[in-house]
Amino acid sequence: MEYSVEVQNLSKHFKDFSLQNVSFNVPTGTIVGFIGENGAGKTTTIKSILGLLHTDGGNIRVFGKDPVKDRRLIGEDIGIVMEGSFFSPVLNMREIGSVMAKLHPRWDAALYEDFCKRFSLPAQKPVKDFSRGMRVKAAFATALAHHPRLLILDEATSGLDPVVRSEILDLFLEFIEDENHSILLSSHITSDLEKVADYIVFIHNGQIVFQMEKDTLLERFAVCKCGKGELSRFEQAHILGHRESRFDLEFLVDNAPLVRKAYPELLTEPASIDDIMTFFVKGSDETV
Ligand SMILES: Nc1ncnc2c1ncn2[C@@H]1O[C@H](COP(=O)(O)OP(=O)(O)OP(=O)(O)O)[C@@H](O)[C@H]1O
Repeated sequence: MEYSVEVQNLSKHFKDFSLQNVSFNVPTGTIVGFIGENGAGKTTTIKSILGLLHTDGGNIRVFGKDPVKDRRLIGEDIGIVMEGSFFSPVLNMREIGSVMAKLHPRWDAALYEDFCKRFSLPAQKPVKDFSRGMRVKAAFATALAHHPRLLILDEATSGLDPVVRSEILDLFLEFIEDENHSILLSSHITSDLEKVADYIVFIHNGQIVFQMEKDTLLERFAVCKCGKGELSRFEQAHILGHRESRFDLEFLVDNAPLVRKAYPELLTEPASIDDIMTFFVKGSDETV
């Protein structure tokens, strides 16, 4: 398997936070969803991949190259959309196009214009007067018009209405039709990841919990329901967390097929990515 991004044992220490031995990869031709609670370390990891941070250990390769030493070269192959606009807000789309044409050797003015038309972005209005959705679309038009092979998106779709999000998700699926393309996408909107991601990487408190194919993840994890006080009846090895609801108790298991076989009477539901994150992050109720 080829990888667009390889992260091995990345560490980065801030005063109150550390990334510890973060390892995962982005297989070429896939969309990798990067999830984790606020402050888990997603942006720090992404900035390290982009060569924007000094790291304290580990090895990062983007298309086999070192993102610090080969930043310019790699930059030509990456389209980046981070939360918040990176444009000078006084510029309009036409002016941004002129600036980008000078910066990127592979800038495709016709493609840029196509995206501006497709997203109904006015050519002459300064970006500062765009709505949030228009700014995100402008960021995507700019990120895609130099023919990147890899998109790195940090919370790019947050704050967008479902209609605009759906347009952006369609754009991801179009982009990934080329098997040489890949996307690394951090998002709190896990329902979007359930729609488009091939793999999920889960970071919690600066450490990777897992990298797993999304379909495997949704098959393996399940939320089970039992009466209060009944939890001890079940094999504890696969229980990753529990919480009390109003009338019963819910617990997350990491081997749903085995649990269903062992306890056919047990009520189980497929776990969403949100369920998996919440149980991991919150752990278990102390009271049970
Ligand atoms: N330059 C910095 N100096 C000190 N601490 C920092 C710096 N940048 C990030 N941190 C800390 O690192 C931790 C991880 O931050 P990071 O932005 O990577 O999280 P995140 O997973 O992207 O969070 P969110 O989902 O809220 O965007 C936080 O505790 C943050 O305060």
